[in-house]
Amino acid sequence: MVVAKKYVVVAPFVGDPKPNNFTIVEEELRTLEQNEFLAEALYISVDPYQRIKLGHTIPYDMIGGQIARVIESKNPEYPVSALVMGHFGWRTHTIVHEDNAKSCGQKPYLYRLPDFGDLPVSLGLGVCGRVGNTAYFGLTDICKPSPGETVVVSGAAGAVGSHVGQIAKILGCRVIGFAGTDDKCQWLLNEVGYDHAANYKTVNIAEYLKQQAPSGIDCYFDNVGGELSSIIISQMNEFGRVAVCGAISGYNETDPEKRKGTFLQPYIVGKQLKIEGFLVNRLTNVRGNQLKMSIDKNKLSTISTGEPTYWPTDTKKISFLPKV
Ligand SMILES: NC(=O)C1=CN([C@@H]2O[C@H](COP(=O)(O)OP(=O)(O)OC[C@H]3O[C@@H](n4cnc5c(N)ncnc54)[C@H](OP(=O)(O)O)[C@@H]3O)[C@@H](O)[C@H]2O)C=CC1
Ligand SMILES: CCCCCC(=O)/C=C/[C@H]1[C@H](O)CC(=O)[C@@H]1CCCCCCC(=O)O
Repeated sequence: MVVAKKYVVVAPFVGDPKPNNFTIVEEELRTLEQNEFLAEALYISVDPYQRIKLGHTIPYDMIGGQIARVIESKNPEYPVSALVMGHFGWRTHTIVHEDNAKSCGQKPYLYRLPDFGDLPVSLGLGVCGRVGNTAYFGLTDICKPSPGETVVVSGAAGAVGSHVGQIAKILGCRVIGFAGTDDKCQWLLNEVGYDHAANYKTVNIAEYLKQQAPSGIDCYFDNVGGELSSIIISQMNEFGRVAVCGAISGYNETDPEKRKGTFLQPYIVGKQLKIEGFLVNRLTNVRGNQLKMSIDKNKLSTISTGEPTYWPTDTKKISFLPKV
């Protein structure tokens, strides 16, 4: 009999998530029924949305995507040793039935990974998974940047932002990123390929943008929201485009006063800006063929020729997850 270990959320999050929000529980798994398979986690994704999507009554099983290997199967579509991406949560072993997998409420619920060749399968959670698709579809479908335009990215050194910057450079744009430490900014400049990068905690953001984007900003990929975004949006060019991807500056904020923002409508109207929020699943659903291509061919072939680059984080042990 297989005993799974899983994370259960046992205390509500206040501010940053902490190890004592979780406990690890062992669960004895039953035998497989027809059309089921048993998946063993190889990589588990730790993402900002997991913090805000959790509206359940405590205790509940922690949510999240994972790359897993099929270790036992009664479903010919998922034979032993197949690799899958599934939203099974933070747990080591999962009995999966295609229909039950949908109850996680997150799309795509479950799919088999293509052959990644020599590349690490963890990329199925990164550049060849939701992270890469969020960056790619958010930038190209909503910002629609043209060569020579100036693109600003907040949360630039994060998983999504570091890919947005690379894709914008591939598209011929000038790219400016904001990150929260000087080291991250150096990394953006020296390794990721950003043209300019600044520490939003120490720089005068408005002045910095006037210097580095003297002709104004055409596109803004917004990962963070809040005051940083308001300053960036107030310096956009006529017909500028903003892809609102996330609002991480507010996810851990419990004081509603601190979530109040600048009055931006005059800039939006005067400059005739387009500001559009998106969830990656909508864009990948609309462009389903491209999603498949990006997993099967485009992203992988692009990576194997050297760009975009990826920086996988492998924490090895499930006990590290809350610290990530
Ligand atoms: N719309 C969609 O479908 C999707 C949206 N997202 C969103 O994309 C965003 C980035 O996700 P992802 O790259 O995976 O996250 P990561 O965890 O990789 O990076 C997040 C970074 O955000 C920065 N950050 C945290 N707090 C603040 C703050 N107060 N102000 C400015 N920056 C802050 C931190 O970097 P630093 O040290 O630089 O501050 C942090 O490292 C999130 O908002 C997420 O919710 C992600 C996937 C899908
Ligand atoms: C302000 C919310 C921004 C959420 C951005 C984000 O990280 C989205 C992530 C999606 C991920 O691709 C798969 C999902 O299921 C996530 C959607 C989460 C939606 C949270 C909605 C919160 C709510 O119900 O209020």
